[in-house]
Amino acid sequence: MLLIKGGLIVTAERRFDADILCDDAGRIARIGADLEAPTGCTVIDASGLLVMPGGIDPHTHMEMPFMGTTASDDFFTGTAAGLAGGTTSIIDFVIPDQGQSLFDAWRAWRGKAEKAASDYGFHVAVTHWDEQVHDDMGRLVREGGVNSFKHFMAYKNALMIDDTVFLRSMQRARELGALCTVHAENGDAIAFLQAQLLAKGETGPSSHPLSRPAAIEGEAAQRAITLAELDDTPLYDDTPLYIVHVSTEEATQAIAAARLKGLKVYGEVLPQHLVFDDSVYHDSDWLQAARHVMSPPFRPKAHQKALWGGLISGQLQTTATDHCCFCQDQKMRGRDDFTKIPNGVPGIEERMSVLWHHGVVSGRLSAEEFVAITSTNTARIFNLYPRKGCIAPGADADLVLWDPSASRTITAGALHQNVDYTLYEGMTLTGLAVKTISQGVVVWDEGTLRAERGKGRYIRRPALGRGRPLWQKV
Ligand SMILES: NC(=O)NCCC(=O)O
Ligand SMILES: [Zn+2]
Ligand SMILES: [Zn+2]
Repeated sequence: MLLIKGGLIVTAERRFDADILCDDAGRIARIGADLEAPTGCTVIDASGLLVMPGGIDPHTHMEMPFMGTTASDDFFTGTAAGLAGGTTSIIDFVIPDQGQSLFDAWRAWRGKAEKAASDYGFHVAVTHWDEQVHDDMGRLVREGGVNSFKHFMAYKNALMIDDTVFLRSMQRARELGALCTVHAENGDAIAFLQAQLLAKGETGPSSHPLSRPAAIEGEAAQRAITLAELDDTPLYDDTPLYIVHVSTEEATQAIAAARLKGLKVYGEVLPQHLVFDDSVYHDSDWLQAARHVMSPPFRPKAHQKALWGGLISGQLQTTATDHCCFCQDQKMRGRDDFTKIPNGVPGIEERMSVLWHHGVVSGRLSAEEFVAITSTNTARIFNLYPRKGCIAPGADADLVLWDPSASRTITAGALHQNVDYTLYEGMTLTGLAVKTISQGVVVWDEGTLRAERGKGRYIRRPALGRGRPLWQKV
């Protein structure tokens, strides 16, 4: 048992002084003033600290095979790094091989993730359409604890689907009470622009953002919303669409406009898009520029204002990292052709601090809003709440003890991610995880990581209740 005494509890709704008793099953047993420590119970003094729900990162790619290589953080190293940064759960992506059944791919990913140190779940990507996909989606929802499917409108000749496949998948997902998530960029337009840039000899990383302009994301986000709207009956429809890694003003506005019409469209923001702009691609050091190659790319600064506005207003609800690590030798695969630089950047360990510093310390967000966008909103959207994202008796004892005013300067050597750089090198951030508690156990303790291989559990996420009026939902 674990008793956390004297902290200030912060949830998405309120803050209050209370102690928290965690039981041996890894759940919160009691919350109250001056709780007595049962015999044999470990007591933690949290005075001066905030006690918040552990972060949930709904967008990671651990050991993902991609662009001819495999992301360098595996399910153990990546989730352990997350714990060091205050993140206690992830939702990763199952990406089936060409022609592979979704259910077989999910089983294979379950195997890879057995080494995870923190709890995890899966979105499953739909990358083609046939009867087997239709049936597997049903099986995954009914038997597999999957309630979200991923769609790529980009990565032509690899993961990209056309609108017909997207519509079929949306229709099926709605029958099943599952949520459609989407990477919204126009893959045809990107392939066209990439070919033109290469033909002109523009082979360096600075061509990456030129091949993926903001309008291409805006168009795809609006198209995804339009497709979702074709079959929309808002009263009965829990969750039509979740747009991952929104990086532009155009996509933010499309989401806000859809929400004003009553559509349940959600948007996710990555901290790196809030902090860095497209000047990163003009670094005279090729590797430094290549390290920032991810999709969607970093944008001209003006877009950051729109993303912050989206989070502040609630039009964008969640933050994730899209944690997808590639080391120097992997990035070098694109030395002579920017389209071959593996797309992806690290960030699971830094996310909470970056958002506290740039969101809360800067005065943009309250501590409660921080909890909402790092944990609670994700738990609600993906049907993990109130097990996760919540501080209440019965909830999982996944907590972070947060020092709101401690500062440190980020450097890759001090982080735990299995990658040779951090985007935030040299950035001084205020706000850090002093202790992280996962399943009622202290796994990150003032600089000491006690992550345990295989301790993470697969978290089943029930269907979202499509077909029942909202007021009948339990
Ligand atoms: N984001 C990125 O560049 N790599 C991971 C795959 C994806 O999410 O698009
Ligand atoms: Zn993506
Ligand atoms: Zn991703």
